Amino acid sequence: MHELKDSADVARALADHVAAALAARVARDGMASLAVSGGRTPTRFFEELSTRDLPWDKIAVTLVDERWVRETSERSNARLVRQHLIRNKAAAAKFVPLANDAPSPEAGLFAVNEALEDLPWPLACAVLGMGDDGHTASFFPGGDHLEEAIDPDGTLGLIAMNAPNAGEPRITLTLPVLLAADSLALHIEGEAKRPVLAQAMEDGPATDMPIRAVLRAKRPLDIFWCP
Ligand SMILES: O=C(O)[C@H](O)[C@@H](O)[C@H](O)[C@H](O)COP(=O)(O)O
Repeated sequence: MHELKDSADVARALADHVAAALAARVARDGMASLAVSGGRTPTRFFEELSTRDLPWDKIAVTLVDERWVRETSERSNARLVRQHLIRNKAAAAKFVPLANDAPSPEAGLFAVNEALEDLPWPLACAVLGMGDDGHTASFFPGGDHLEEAIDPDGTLGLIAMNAPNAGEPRITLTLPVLLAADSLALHIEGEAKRPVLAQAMEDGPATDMPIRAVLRAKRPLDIFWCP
């Protein structure tokens, strides 16, 4: 658990952490991939990371999950990443979005899977967020494919998700793909999320608070938090 003073400090510490994971993997394999979350929290971290000195031309960036909307929508995570991360030095990175023009994530899944095939797997780093309901990625309570998505032994890498509180249909990397990353981080900000995390650390079904599937996995997780 990395407890920082404020959002700017979290952005710097998390950018250091992610940059180290990417640099180590490029040094080993000549290329690396990063999956980031959308939502409100990551903007500052994206901007900080975009200025880091990394071999960005050898780095592919994708999303942990996406809302099935056009990139012109304010709700598009791809739009957020292009605006705040794929710029400055990171403009040289290859960005692979998780959505396309298909009418639904179910219809678009095959093409997204194909686009993801070229990435260097496993991920060098995945950065997760967490919602007030205990969701992470698009692992939403009540999601129609939640159990498959959070099965650590599942064989799918990418899955469509429809859930009552998700806003719109979603597409998401699955738990085994996230857990296979060299480095896994959880980025949460604000007092309101502290009790949510505490509750998630208690006993109870992972389907009620899907972040539990990540917290209970037998692998290191770096949590970055500020009030
Ligand atoms: O597309 C999304 O909604 C995200 O990837 C999602 O999993 C997010 O990380 C959490 O909902 C936290 O969102 P906030 O940062 O907005 O609180």
